[in-house]
Amino acid sequence: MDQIHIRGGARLQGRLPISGAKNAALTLLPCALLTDEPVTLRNLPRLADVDSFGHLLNQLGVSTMIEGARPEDFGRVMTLRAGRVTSTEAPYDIVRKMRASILVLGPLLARAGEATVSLPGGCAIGNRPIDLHLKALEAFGATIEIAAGYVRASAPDGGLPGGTFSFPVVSVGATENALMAAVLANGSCTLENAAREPEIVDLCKLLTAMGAEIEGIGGGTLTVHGKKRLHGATYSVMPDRIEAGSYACAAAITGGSLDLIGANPADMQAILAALREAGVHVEALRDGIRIAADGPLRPLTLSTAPFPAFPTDMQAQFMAMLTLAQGASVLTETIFENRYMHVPELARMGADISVNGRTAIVRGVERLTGAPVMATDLRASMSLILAGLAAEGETLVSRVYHLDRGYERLEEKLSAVGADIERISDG
Ligand SMILES: CC(=O)N[C@H]1[C@@H](OP(=O)(O)OP(=O)(O)OC[C@H]2O[C@@H](n3ccc(=O)[nH]c3=O)[C@H](O)[C@@H]2O)O[C@H](CO)[C@@H](O)[C@@H]1O
Ligand SMILES: C=C(OP(=O)(O)O)C(=O)O
Repeated sequence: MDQIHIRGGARLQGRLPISGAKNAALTLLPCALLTDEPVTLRNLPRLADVDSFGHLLNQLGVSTMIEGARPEDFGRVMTLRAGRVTSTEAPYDIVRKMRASILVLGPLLARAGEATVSLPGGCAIGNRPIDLHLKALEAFGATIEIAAGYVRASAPDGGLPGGTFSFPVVSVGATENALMAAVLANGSCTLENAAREPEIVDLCKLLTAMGAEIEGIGGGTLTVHGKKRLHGATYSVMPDRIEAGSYACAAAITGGSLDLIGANPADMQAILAALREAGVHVEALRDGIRIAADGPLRPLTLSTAPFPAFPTDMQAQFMAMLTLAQGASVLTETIFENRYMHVPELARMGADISVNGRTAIVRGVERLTGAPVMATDLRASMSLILAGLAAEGETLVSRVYHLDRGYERLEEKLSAVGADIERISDG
């Protein structure tokens, strides 16, 4: 398995391109199932998860074609076409590797009238049930059965009648699945307390470009007036706000200055506010965001919550940054019960962190020291990369396949702005 080797201490400086958003890509790709016409996605990040999603769609009968991508370019253009859906089953082998596979449930149900998807089970960051996905689809008129580790959803002949569902807890994935099921319903579907993440807005924009009728985009109540059919569209994936936030932390923790090219400040207000509060200079540029740090970092009190609040997907990276702040920070994780797996690894690099339930106290230390470390999930891995960039000496991060799920050519982007970082491939 590949490893990443970092020699810490370099101040990062320069322009760093931000890729298309993983979490938007993973909900835009299954939209191809909703029409027999081609859907072209631009600015699609080159990530393991995007490749896996492409393979899953291929198994369902969707053709995928990648156009004119030069190896040196970030991002690519993919045209997907589901002339005919040839299978309605997402098997365990794929779903267990990539939880977002569950996002074929809504569009398969809408287009083919049925879907069978393996239950994803838990993962390193928590339990992650899918009960709300199923309840929302039931509220729109689907029948749900669970047997032998699979969920089978079916629609009455002629399609889903429609209905209203009010989420007791905000769920990004369940909002996405419900939206993709609703666009081909017979009647109208309303979602209350829907997720408002920018990736949901991106999904609504693609669906609208395909002919869907959605009211309330960007708000907590979404009403979809179902259409008989959708058509093809060409759409550009939004910039990755979590990748941009991660590199902002890289600038901050190394006392450097990075221009994050393509990042959209409007999607990142809670992240940027937290950086400013930590004493980091944040400036909107014509083509991105400048992040510059020259003084000491100030400690923060942060709590994760659904958008527009501070995202759980940035908690681990901020924690790494705050290990070097002047004072004690208090971080509270309210979304996933087990999202502190990076704490013991950061501690091995000299961080002073204590966790009590959902709250972590991070007492700033003078310095971190490099060490061999290993992570269990995507953002935890990034927190170790950040710590390694600032640490004295050498850090070796293993289980790089987690990073490859969500950071497009991380070592290339970081070495281009001055980091001493390389991937050690095992063949
Ligand atoms: C591919 C993708 O976009 N992943 C993101 C998505 O994950 P994902 O869509 O899985 O996360 P959710 O927003 O659904 O989860 C939020 C909370 O709701 C709970 N819940 C969710 C669904 C359900 O049926 N029942 C239930 O109880 C979850 O356990 C969690 O506590 O949003 C998360 C929260 O912003 C991010 O961390 C992930 O990066
Ligand atoms: C948790 C994440 O992704 P996923 O939902 O795909 O596991 C993430 O992007 O941080």
